[in-house]
Amino acid sequence: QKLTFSLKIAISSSLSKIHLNVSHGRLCASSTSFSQRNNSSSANLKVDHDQTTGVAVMHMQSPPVNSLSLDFLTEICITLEKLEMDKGCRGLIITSSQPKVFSAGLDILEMYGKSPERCGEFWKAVQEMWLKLYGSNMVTIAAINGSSPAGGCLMSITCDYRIMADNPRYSIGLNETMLGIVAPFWFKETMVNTVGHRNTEISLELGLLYKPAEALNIGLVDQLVPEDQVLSAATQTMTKWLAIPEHARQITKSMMRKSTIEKLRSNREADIQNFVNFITKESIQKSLRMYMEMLKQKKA
Ligand SMILES: CC/C=C\C/C=C\C/C=C\CCC/C=C/C(=O)SCCNC(=O)CCNC(=O)[C@H](O)C(C)(C)COP(=O)(O)OP(=O)(O)OC[C@H]1O[C@@H](n2cnc3c(N)ncnc32)[C@H](O)[C@@H]1OP(=O)(O)O
Repeated sequence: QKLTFSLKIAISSSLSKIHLNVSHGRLCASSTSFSQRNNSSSANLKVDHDQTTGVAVMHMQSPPVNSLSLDFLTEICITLEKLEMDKGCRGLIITSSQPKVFSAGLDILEMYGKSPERCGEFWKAVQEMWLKLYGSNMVTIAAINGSSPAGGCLMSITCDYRIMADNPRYSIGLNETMLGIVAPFWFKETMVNTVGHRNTEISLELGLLYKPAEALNIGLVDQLVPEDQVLSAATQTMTKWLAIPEHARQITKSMMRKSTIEKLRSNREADIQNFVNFITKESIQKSLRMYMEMLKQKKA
């Protein structure tokens, strides 16, 4: 049965004991237990939930590069909602199972050659993921074990803390302008809230991707560790954060992020319309096509 994205999200709250599998815009449910086991997986996500520590690790495993398609975003949103509602889950670590890449950002193919309706549905899912992560009551840590451009960087900076693999082959940043597109205001504000106004201005105008040491230098990531220690460092940091009185931490987080969240929440439809009008322009479609060709050439 085909379900719209918003309906999927609306019903997800009542699916806490249902195994979810989202494929090509379809939500399939089978009655295996989610909450009784420590581990769960859907098509492109594996969640290890340690009930004793209250920490879940969400492994993104959407080949080849964890690009955020509508289906993948929907899976992420449903998982986030389930974890958020689970009182036994107080902390979330997000990491990648794909080699060399945390996430390649939004799936460019979702923005190229698609109908305005489909683009709108896609953008609503991007908004939903950001709202869920940026507004989460859980402690959220990005364990960045590979490159993390654009939407991958956005995902990282919505978390409370970022630990990146100290590997100069990896990079992170909001490089949208390099694709001929523009980071919307809530991407920009999340970045300002992380690295300040001046760093954001330079970073966004030039579409910069930072090597780990540079990212640490401007505060885009909080810690660098050897590649094989990213997850263990995230787990150690999580222990420290979870020792803080929870209510006080949550209220403080909400106070810091509220105005940015409210700005999007109260303007969602206009923001979707803005995206659709922008992305479907012929000139923007041409830029995306050229960027995709450049990616292919780089490979050849
Ligand atoms: C007035 C206007 C005001 C406001 C604006 C209004 C609205 C806003 C409008 C738009 C906002 C849009 C915001 C967009 C955000 C984004 O996230 S866009 C995506 C940006 N991502 C990138 O630039 C990353 C591109 N990818 C890479 O750099 C590399 O792939 C990698 C470093 C991630 C990994 O490198 P490798 O390991 O070497 O892998 P390959 O490059 O060989 O890639 C493998 C395979 O995957 C395909 N691919 C890579 N990235 C993407 C992607 N993001 N989407 C879809 N597909 C991707 C790549 O082409 C390869 O495909 P094949 O060749 O194997 O078919």
